[in-house]
Amino acid sequence: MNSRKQPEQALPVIADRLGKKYRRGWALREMSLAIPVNRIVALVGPNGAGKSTLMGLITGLLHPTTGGITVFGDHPTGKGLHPAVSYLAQQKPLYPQFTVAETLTFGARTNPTWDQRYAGYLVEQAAVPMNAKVGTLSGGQRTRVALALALGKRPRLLLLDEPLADLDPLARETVLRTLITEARTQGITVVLSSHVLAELEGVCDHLLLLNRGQVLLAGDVDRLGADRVPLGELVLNRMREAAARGEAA
Ligand SMILES: Nc1ncnc2c1ncn2[C@@H]1O[C@H](COP(=O)(O)OP(=O)(O)OP(=O)(O)O)[C@@H](O)[C@H]1O
Repeated sequence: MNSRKQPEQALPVIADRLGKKYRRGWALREMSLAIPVNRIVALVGPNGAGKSTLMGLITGLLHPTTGGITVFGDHPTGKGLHPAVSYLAQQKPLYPQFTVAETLTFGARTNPTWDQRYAGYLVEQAAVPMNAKVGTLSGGQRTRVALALALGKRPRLLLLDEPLADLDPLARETVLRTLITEARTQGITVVLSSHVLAELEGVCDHLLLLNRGQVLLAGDVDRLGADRVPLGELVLNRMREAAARGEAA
């Protein structure tokens, strides 16, 4: 990230005609969007729509081919995550040989904004033993530890790329409930990518629907009419319209 001083009101993410081309072709094309503060954003779209690519560009792990992107007013440089951003990928890259306590110590060492009490509280709330090795935990417990690591940084923007895919329905619900409570009480903007539209219902208040590397629908769900039509139906209707126009992935 560059060190330019930014105004406090800089939005979590602004993309301006953003494009990303891999060897096989364009993954994102001319994508312009703004993610407002304090929203829980559903990032949805069919396989290959560009969701992970967009996350990669926000984190700085990927570089734009065209256009630009800012995160809280800064251009991601690829030299590490913005200090106000946490990213939790589906694979949850935790060290299996570390205990949970050592994992949190690692979080403290690598994040200047680390809040040990808060991270410890989240682990305790999940009833995960501090002395257990991460490699011996269940999928759901690992997710809770990964979430504590992500939230312990006290981010203002939390990116979650299909974090619940390997959890059973009850664990999903519990993790989602924790996530919403923390996001709402701490004022964190969350971008949550998922293929399970039903689990986003009542959780997300902002929708970002991608298709073939472009934004098909974006906005607060109440303004998009999702207070009358379920979110899943809204998404599917828009996808069907795109398919009828020959634009589906
Ligand atoms: N490292 C890569 N090299 C080449 N092409 C890639 C790479 N990563 C993604 N792509 C391509 O870019 C497009 C967008 O992929 P991306 O993973 O961003 O989509 P997605 O919406 O996250 O998909 P999914 O829902 O299947 O996870 C796809 O056509 C994909 O094949």
